[in-house]
Amino acid sequence: MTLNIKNHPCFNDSSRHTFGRIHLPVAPKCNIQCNYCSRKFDCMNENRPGVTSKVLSPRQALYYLQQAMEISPNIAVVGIAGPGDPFANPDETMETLRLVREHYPEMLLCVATNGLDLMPWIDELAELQVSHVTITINAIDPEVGSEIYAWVRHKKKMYRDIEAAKLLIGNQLEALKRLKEVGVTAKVNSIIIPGINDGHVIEVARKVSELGADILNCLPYYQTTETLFENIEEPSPVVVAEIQKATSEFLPQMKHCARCRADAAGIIGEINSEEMMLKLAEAASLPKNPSEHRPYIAVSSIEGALINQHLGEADRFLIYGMDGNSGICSLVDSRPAPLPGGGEQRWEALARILADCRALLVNGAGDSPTKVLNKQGIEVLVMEGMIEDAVHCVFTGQDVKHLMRGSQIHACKTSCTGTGGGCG
Ligand SMILES: C[S@@+](CC[C@H](N)C(=O)[O-])C[C@H]1O[C@@H](n2cnc3c(N)ncnc32)[C@H](O)[C@@H]1O
Ligand code: SF4
Ligand code: SF4
Repeated sequence: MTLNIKNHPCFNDSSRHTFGRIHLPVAPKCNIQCNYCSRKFDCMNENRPGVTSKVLSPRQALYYLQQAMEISPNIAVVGIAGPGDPFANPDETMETLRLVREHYPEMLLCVATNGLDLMPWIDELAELQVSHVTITINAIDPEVGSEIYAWVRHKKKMYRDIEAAKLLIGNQLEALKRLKEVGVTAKVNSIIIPGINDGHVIEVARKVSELGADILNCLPYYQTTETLFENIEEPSPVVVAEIQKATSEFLPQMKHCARCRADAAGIIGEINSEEMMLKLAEAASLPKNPSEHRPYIAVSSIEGALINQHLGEADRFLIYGMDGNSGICSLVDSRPAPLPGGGEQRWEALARILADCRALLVNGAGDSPTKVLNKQGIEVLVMEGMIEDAVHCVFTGQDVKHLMRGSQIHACKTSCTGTGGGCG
């Protein structure tokens, strides 16, 4: 299959009014913290990178794409750009790319990453004919990088300061080189942050052009509240134009980037239509695999009002359903738990008992039952609070951060996605 890479609206100015793009928000966690980025969840009104109104599972994302293609048949590119980092969520990212490639052989595929954990996936990205990869490289000097990145988490270890920046920059440059060896179009995003790296972006351009980058996108930093850089003013258009002119000595420039949301859909620069946002919300409210019939949510509770019981202590589970018309959630059943003992078999038996449930809300759960239940398509969410609120939020695909147990609120400051998967 030959892909028509000229149809990519971000890479070809002449395509951007004709062809659309869609970002599938399947990657909530991040493996680094940039001092300018806030990944808020469920925010409909902000138009900036890192924001999404919902997070989808790969199969929900495919469902959403199918709906979106009916609304905007001109979508030529499927991208994954967060709200966190695609390769801090590699399973979700790769499964989504595989599903899209399988169902839409002619679709252009694109990912945007900080590059920290990109390298191990490059060969498979090339096999899947992912034609465009963007790496955000804001510095090539670790001194400058250490001003931009609060922390980097790699192979379960936390890094800070120069050490963190060194590791990140090293991985970014290696991955960029490899992308070019396997023939993937490589774009580099450099965020212009006044007083931090505005004098340094030219060095980034020089270095990445040596390594074969195809195009540079010098983006003005977007002033964002609740970030370390919230008091830094955005660069003026004159400064941005000067930097673009200077760096064009080394690389062609992308100048029309709209700093899109992680769930952007349609023509670049146009806000998402209400119809599209409704489809996104609908996809998020479906079971993780929308083709499965899972109309219920199970809850572990001592008295039936609060989520206050550990999974292993429950002798019965309360089963809730939602009325599709009124949106009212109610108790429909109570099912006995399998008897304690028996190791994994106990949890496999529970998965069979809850086979029509999309999620199980508990006050605590071990790794082993969580794994077994997840594998059988039942999401285990460790929460506290009123059952009715929680069940309604999960059924309607809303953010459940406020209900997650304290231990699950993340040091990385990411809004929890409700996947219960923990931080990158
Ligand atoms: C939200 S990120 C997701 C992809 C990936 N994590 C990354 O950083 O490349 C997409 C792009 O938005 C940029 N971005 C995030 N917050 C920004 C801000 N406040 N101003 C400008 N660009 C921002 C990132 O640097 C990145 O280039
Ligand atoms: S890597 Fe991307 S998602 Fe992660 S903090 Fe930086 S800009 Fe945000
Ligand atoms: S953020 Fe920039 S590169 Fe990404 S889809 Fe929007 S316009 Fe294209």
